[in-house]
Amino acid sequence: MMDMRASDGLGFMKMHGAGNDFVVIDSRGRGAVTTAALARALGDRNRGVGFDQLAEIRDSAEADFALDFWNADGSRAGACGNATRCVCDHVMRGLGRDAVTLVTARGLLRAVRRADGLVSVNMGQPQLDWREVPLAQEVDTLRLPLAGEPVAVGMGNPHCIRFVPDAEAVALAAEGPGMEHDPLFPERTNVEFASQTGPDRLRLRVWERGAGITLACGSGACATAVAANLRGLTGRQVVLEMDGGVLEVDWREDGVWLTGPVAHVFDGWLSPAYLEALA
Ligand SMILES: N[C@H](CCC[C@H](N)C(=O)O)C(=O)O
Repeated sequence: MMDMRASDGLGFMKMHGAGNDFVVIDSRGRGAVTTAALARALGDRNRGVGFDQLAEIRDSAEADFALDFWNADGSRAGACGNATRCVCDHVMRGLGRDAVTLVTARGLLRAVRRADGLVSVNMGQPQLDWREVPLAQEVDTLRLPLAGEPVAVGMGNPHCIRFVPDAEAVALAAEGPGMEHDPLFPERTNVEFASQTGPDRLRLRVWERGAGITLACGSGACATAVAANLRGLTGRQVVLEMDGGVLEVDWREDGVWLTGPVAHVFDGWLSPAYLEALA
């Protein structure tokens, strides 16, 4: 860990967006501290804190802040829509503003607080070329040569979306791991099962790369809305009913906007003894 003495302990915030939960470490004003080993240790719901993703806030010269993401298994994620919305809410409160910019692996993103209190982030344009998802070989990303002919969409991270008659009936824990590790996805993939419940409404259940079953997934909601639109199932504004709440997606000219609730649950402090044992 850079620029940090374990003897000082380490503060963190616990947040969630529609039940997709996060540990957030604010490293503005000092060097980044997160390593794969720290993320894996803290991600353990019995021996650590527990989260779907860990997000670390850093200083940025180009935007209000920079944001990096780790999964509970210690792997990196290039995008995390719900953690982005939660952290933007926190930073907006600190700055006394209703809009912020941030830099992630995806580039420069913009977020706003809506009049109804929900937080929206522009997740950028979807990546529809097989090389960008990324896929291992040239195939039609709208009909992958896999069971159920799923759609592949990149949102700064890979997604594989399968439309099914009833997402409730899918055995996620049995189906998810095989798709996450399918050789068509050289960097593994997040897995979405979606079914239509209304004209622009989908029921969505998610198996996340590096985290397993989660109650919601923002980038997954974006990828699924894009896939549904491209398949002719919905318009460009879609409501997604996830296990932990409702997310809205609006695919506009300037990118895919994700909107939903945010919650800052508590602040905690990692003890020096815990950090020293990890070192
Ligand atoms: N929960 C996140 C997505 C995490 C994606 C991560 N599991 C990956 O490896 O790409 C979201 O709200 O977008």
